[in-house]
Amino acid sequence: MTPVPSQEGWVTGPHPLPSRPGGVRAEMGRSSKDKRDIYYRLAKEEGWRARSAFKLLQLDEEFQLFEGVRRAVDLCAAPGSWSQVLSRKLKGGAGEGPDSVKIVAVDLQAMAPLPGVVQIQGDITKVSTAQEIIQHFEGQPADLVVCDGAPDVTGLHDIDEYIQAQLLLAALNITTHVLNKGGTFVAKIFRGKDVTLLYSQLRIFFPDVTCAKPRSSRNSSIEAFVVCRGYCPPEGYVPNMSNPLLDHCYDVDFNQLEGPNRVIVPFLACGDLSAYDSDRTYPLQLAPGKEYSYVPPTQPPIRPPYQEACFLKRNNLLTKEPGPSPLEEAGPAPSYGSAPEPQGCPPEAAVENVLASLSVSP
Ligand SMILES: C[S@@+](CC[C@H](N)C(=O)[O-])C[C@H]1O[C@@H](n2cnc3c(N)ncnc32)[C@H](O)[C@@H]1O
Repeated sequence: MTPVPSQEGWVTGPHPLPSRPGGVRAEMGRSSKDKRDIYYRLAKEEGWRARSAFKLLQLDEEFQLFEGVRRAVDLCAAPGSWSQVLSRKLKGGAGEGPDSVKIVAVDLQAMAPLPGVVQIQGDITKVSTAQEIIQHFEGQPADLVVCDGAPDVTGLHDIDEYIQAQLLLAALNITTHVLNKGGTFVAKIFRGKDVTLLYSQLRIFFPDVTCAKPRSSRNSSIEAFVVCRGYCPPEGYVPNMSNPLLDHCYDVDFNQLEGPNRVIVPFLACGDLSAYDSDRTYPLQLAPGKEYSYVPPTQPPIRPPYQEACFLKRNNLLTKEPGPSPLEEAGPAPSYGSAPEPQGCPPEAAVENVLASLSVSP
């Protein structure tokens, strides 16, 4: 059974459902999400920044990912729950563990600081990001690279699967720059119709590839995780970022391919079967006579990608109606920077001005 970290320390056994202090008015909308998503609720109660922490914990339970790891990289890390897992597992949580253990987290977005985790705000498709990671490891390669990266899903499945596959290949590419021979790479994958093509590309670099579905990952989602062990690049392979997304033209012996190459890899449903089922609704556990007390998220996003949309919506700029620029009515956007004077702008230009001003740090 996985030891489950709590804010106070480590506890073992099944995930506890802590009793809550009473007296706080139940907030219906919020508590209904807590009821529907047990891992979301547990994440807040145990101090994780996101429910995905449980996915990495359950993968580790199955594959002992952290054994002997001194240098770990968390790609696409924000808001940071996987980095929290790495920090707690490798460094004991307070960032005070052995100095020899180093963790680097990378994301496009800013992330609140975490003890014992060096943060890079950067793009995993850039060679400069790979160089920065290696710099933090003082020239040494990493033992473990994890990537829970995901693009913003559009709801159009083919597009979402394609973009996710490209992000996985970008993660694989940067991993080939920073991972030690024999090291492990774990990454989110969408099990779409072309997934076998991805497996074949992973098998070029790793002899041991398994697709795993942790219990905390909803069955209703096509998300799973590839666990790739024993990093062993083909002879003569020189990492480079000129094609950060790699291309589909090599087989497992690094020969140029004519047609598509597909392999089947083992699939493993992992996580203790007694663990909570992420597709089920669990009742809120309330002490007799007590009302549910809502726990706020552990770490709200610093600069969420939807910030711009919220601003536009608040100022009625999302719909373009004929007549005067809605920006004129909304006024300038002082809290986001100084938008250029919008007078006389057509709505499109006004929106562009606002967006331009939004790219300036507040
Ligand atoms: C699902 S979230 C990761 C959650 C994280 N593992 C956690 O446990 O808190 C996906 C992240 O991927 C990041 N991302 C997407 N494309 C990226 C890229 N090219 N470079 C760096 N980060 C990227 C997004 O900014 C987003 O924060």
